[in-house]
Amino acid sequence: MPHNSSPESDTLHRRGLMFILSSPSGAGKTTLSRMLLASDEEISLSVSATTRPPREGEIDGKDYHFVSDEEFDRLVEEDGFYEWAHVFGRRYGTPKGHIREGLKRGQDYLFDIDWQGTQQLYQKDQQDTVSVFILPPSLDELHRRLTARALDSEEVVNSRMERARAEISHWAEYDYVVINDDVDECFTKVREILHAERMKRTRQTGLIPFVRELMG
Ligand SMILES: Nc1nc2c(ncn2[C@@H]2O[C@H](COP(=O)(O)OP(=O)(O)O)[C@@H](O)[C@H]2O)c(=O)[nH]1
Ligand SMILES: Nc1ncnc2c1ncn2[C@@H]1O[C@H](COP(=O)(O)OP(=O)(O)O)[C@@H](O)[C@H]1O
Repeated sequence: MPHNSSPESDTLHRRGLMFILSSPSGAGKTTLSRMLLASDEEISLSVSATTRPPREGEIDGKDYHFVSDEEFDRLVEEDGFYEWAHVFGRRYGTPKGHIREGLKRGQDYLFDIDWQGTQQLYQKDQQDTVSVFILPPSLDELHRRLTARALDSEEVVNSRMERARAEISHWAEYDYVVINDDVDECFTKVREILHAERMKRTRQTGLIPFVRELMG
């Protein structure tokens, strides 16, 4: 919800932020994203478009916009993406939508995107992005989780494990890194990062009139 801009209110107007969660497949991005979206009304999910087929339980328009290659090509040609990338042999992209207008209103957006998308968003809007990399406690645990999730074939699980090291190699490009061992502890840390970033002076645009009034 946009913030009340009156200085008397306890929530001054602020600029929204693009909160990015990346990790190797299986490390817990989706789980943490869902926990964040369920507990925080100021952030909404940036729903990506993808050419990969939906997994069991995934809802078109909620988890992803599941599109054909032709539709994805059209969006690229129309410059309809904020960013897009080839990931695991499929394509994924962030539709531009109304993100820029939302940021001005103080709306936060959650991005579950890979290192390629993160680089693109950072190059375009560095001041509005906050990036968090989630690491698994071990590769054995990562494999266990991918297998236990039981949403991908063994072939897909193996291909994602092969890519895990390549994904993890981008960890130092992120603002924050959190190891997802206990999911609740990890979630607490991710939420603390989000709360702190909301308090950054440069985002609290309502401070200027507030301090001016304070100073009299
Ligand atoms: N660049 C980019 N990557 C995305 C986007 N949406 C999802 N991804 C990434 O694509 C990869 C595969 O996502 P997915 O197929 O849902 O598998 P998961 O990682 O096991 O949840 C993950 O690294 C996601 O972060 C997007 O819009 N842009
Ligand atoms: N800290 C954790 N401990 C054990 N299992 C976890 C933890 N975090 C996530 N999981 C489980 O691991 C699997 C992969 O998590 P998911 O959120 O789908 O990962 P990603 O979106 O990064 O691919 C899911 O079955 C999820 O319930």
